[in-house]
Amino acid sequence: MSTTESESTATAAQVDIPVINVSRIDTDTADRLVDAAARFGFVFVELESTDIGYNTVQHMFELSKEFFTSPRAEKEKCAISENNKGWSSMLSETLDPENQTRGDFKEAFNFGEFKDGHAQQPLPDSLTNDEPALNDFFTSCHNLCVRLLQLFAMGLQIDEDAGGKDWFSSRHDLSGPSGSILRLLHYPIIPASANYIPGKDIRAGAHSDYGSITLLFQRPGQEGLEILSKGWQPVPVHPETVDTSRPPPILVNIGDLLSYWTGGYLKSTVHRVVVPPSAGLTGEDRYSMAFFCHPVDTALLVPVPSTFLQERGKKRGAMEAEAQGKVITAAEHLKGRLAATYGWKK
Ligand SMILES: O=C(O)CCC(=O)C(=O)O
Ligand SMILES: [Fe+2]
Repeated sequence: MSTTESESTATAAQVDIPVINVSRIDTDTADRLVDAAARFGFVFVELESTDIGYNTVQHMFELSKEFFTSPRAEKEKCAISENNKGWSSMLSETLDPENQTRGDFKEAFNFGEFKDGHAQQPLPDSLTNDEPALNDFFTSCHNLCVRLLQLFAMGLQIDEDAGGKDWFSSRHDLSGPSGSILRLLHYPIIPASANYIPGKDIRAGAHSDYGSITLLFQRPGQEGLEILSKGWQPVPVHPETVDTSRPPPILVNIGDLLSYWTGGYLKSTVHRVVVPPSAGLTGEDRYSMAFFCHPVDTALLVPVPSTFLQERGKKRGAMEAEAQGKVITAAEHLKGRLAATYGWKK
């Protein structure tokens, strides 16, 4: 993707991303989710309509802060490698290499799947005692994604004979390794010595996510996310219809893989994180958490068995690949995307 000069100024208007209660798995909820995903690629999900408690979210943000304030030498012991797990330092990741001269002004920590309650990667010293909480949160995020994938399958009217509402979720069943990642993110206040140039430097460069769906947890008062929808549009932490006395809803977005799978019908929308103009460079740090849900590595990205989609999706992505005899797996899809971001060999 590319970002032109004219796109770099956010307009005041905010996109009207719907806020959905997902406590019921029914066709009305499913249709509303699919409609939002096809129009914006983004949808808010009321936290109170999920099994994830606000106390749990708050606790996770506390753990995140503990990790990011720990000594650099401890973080370095868990530096990220080609398995996409561990700590990535300030400026080390460049999400929009065509348009950035410096890396993202953020640091992050990626957790891959847990097995029998245990991380399959070195945990930093600051978090070794918190393995059960991290494992529980990973599982809760995965379970919510399964619920959302069931709703998407219903809304796309996947053939009952082929698996109906379980067609996507059965391919995300944790039966084998997957690209799923829980990511803690920290965007510090930018010191004057960094010579940060707004419009040139950025907290997270323009990108789309790689997997099926992403859950994003944001903190009250820590804005900065923008989506590309007729220019850059700021996305609030609390949309207008959610009172600020309530927990921020979870922001859910479609990733490249699910967009590819649905022939582009569900949109993988480009987004980025800026220092919000209202905050100035001296504003608050931003903390966020993302759960990137992926199918199991071996899932074949064959066309989705849905007449609804065949009538609406474009003949590209999985549909085009099958016509050309080039069906790929979820792992192959992810490999190409990661190589581009980190400059790893393809
Ligand atoms: O921190 C955020 O709000 C967004 C992060 C993001 O888009 C990503 O890590 O893919
Ligand atoms: Fe993202």
